[in-house]
Amino acid sequence: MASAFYNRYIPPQPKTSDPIEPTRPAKKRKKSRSVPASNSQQAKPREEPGELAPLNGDHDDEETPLRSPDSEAVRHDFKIRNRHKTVLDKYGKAAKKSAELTDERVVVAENGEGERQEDVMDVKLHGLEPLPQPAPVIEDRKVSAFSALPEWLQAPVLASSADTVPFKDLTALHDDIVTSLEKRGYSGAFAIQSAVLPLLLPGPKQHSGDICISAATGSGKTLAYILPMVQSLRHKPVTRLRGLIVVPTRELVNQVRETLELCSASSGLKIATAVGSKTLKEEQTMLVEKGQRYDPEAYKAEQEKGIDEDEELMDWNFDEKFASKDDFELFYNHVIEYMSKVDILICTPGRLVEHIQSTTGFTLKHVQWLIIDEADRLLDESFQQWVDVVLPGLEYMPPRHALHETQPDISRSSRRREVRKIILSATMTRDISKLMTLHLRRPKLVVLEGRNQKIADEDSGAALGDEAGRIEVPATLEEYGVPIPEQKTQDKPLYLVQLLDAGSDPLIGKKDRSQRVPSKSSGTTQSDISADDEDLSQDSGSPSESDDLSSQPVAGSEHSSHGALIFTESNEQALRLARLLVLLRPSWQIGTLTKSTAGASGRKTLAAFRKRKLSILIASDRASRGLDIPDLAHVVNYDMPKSATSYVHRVGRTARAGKAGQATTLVLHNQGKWFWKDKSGIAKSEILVRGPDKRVVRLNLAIDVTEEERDKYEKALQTLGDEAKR
Ligand SMILES: Nc1ncnc2c1ncn2[C@@H]1O[C@H](COP(=O)(O)OP(=O)(O)OP(=O)(O)O)[C@@H](O)[C@H]1O
Repeated sequence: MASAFYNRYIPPQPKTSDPIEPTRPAKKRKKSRSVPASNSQQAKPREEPGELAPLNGDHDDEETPLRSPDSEAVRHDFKIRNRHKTVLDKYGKAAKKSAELTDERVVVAENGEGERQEDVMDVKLHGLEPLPQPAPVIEDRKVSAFSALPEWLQAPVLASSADTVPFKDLTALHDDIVTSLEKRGYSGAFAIQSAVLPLLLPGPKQHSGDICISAATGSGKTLAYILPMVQSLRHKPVTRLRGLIVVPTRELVNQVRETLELCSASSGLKIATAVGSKTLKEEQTMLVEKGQRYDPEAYKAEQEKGIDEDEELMDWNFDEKFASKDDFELFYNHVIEYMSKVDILICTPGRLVEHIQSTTGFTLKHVQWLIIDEADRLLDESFQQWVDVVLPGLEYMPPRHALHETQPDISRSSRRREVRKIILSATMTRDISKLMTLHLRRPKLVVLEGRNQKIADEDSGAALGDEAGRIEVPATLEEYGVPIPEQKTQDKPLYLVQLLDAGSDPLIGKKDRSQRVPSKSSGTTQSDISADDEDLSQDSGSPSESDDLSSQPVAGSEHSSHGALIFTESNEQALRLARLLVLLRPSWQIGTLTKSTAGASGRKTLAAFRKRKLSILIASDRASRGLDIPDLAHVVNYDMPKSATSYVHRVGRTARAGKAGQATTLVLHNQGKWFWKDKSGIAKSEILVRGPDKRVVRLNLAIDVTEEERDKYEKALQTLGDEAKR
């Protein structure tokens, strides 16, 4: 296409003084060659290739006068020039006609109809009219990075952090639900709940499409979907799988179940979980039961069909089919019918796929609510395939009703199934290609405009909707970074021990420091240098100000908050660190939460930590999303999180629901630049939004261990090494 376009002859563009004037030839053609209007076409001599053009040349190129053809060379030269001239003449005429047609009305007014006719007849275009040109590209137009997004993502519904509604004012919520919430001490809906509930509950503001929710960690997203789902599914006469909640980890499945049970008391709803902690068979019997239905027609059809041997051999559930025939007596004129034993299933995506593929009778065809929590994680490339298995199950169409049979003009869309999808995360993806995989229907995005967000936007003058893609750090969170000098890298565990030895005190923050009692043992200081003033070459830990600590333990502090959740980069690292801490501080109550402890023991560990029987929980990133540990005092990033997003999820385990919390990150020398300075890092992040009075505070720890301590440390490392070899 392009080469064809460029191979065409593009006539030279005559200059015009005014750029908005239509193109005109440089000079007007002489009238000497004018012929009567009636026969102008015939009178004009035809020019064939190679034919000599007339020599009386009425050319208008005055700068190149023509010579008479007195020699062969001159004749040839003349011929060539003359041919060019003819072409140019034609172009001139075409351009003139173009100009005159544009000014047609003016010409008519000035010269009368006759003259206009003559000019029109005289002009033969020969395809030399100016080619259409592409529209000029306007450069330097500032386009918002989000302008390529669909309208619903560009202009989200903003939930203001100040707007909260008492639950009892949400009249669409059943009294039983409100009572359960009040018993739990929840009187008013949080901001995100106040914004989302009217969109999902019956009422004038109800939105008849899908909802994506982006709100900070600990802002109460769970109730925002559980309450409307329970309200809509309560007291259904027949049990069917109508609600499906998908979350990334087992721990989250159990946590969501607890909240769901709280809200569904006396609703008659049956709730189940599928996470792989039980065998598939156990879960299958828990989810589906086999029954029979009186259906003579279907029975007859079954009998006529008989058993297709090939089909049976190809059937994955071959054994089960035969087994079921053995222990199940089917009555005459009855057919087998599988029935769901649960109304709402909470599951991980992997286990859900297993049930779809191998549990006879497990079906999604009655599902009305699909919840995807931690959606950005679940739509990750590594996780995503489950969507391709689940969505087709949701697109099942109910069989045509008799009405449709008799009135075939009732369209397919009028009986379309409406599954409401709710997609949530504290770090919601704006990746439209990922969201598209969910086949969202009339989606709306609700964004919690946090306290930090509002202030940041006012400062920067950001346009509405530009906040999309930025992530709010909880407003009540205090953040710290502890630099570890290069020569002290080996002592990283000792930094952690020192932090924990000091209890919650060093992490409390400036306002409480004045109240602390000086103690001789501590070498902890909190630098007053903000991240902005940071000099990275000086992370040697020399204290700028001496500040002592009381030596209260992490657990059982005078504050209502409790415990430290420590994140490592891997399961192995978590287990090793836990072992090392036990060797160094045998009296500490330490638990681990990793992939290998994800089952019943993980559940017990988490429960013990919540009940304050453990003061330290060491975990891999599997604990970073969604886990709600009420009143958790500290999060410690022993190993650096991989991204700002991962940081937000980890530190978001504390400072939840408007409560105070602290997060401390150990920063190795080679991580300092990213952590303190990089725009994709933490302290100076362009993505993370903090209030104006908030910054990551540099906390210098001077590791000053006695000979005895050092010895103990070396021995503990040795033991760890020996144990690893076994
Ligand atoms: N209306 C409310 N009143 C009082 N407490 C509430 C209310 N709603 C939620 N909470 C409490 O707030 C805490 C955080 O709620 P939730 O776990 O739903 O947060 P989240 O937004 O899902 O966080 P994350 O993004 O980390 O998963 C929980 O302890 C929950 O019990």
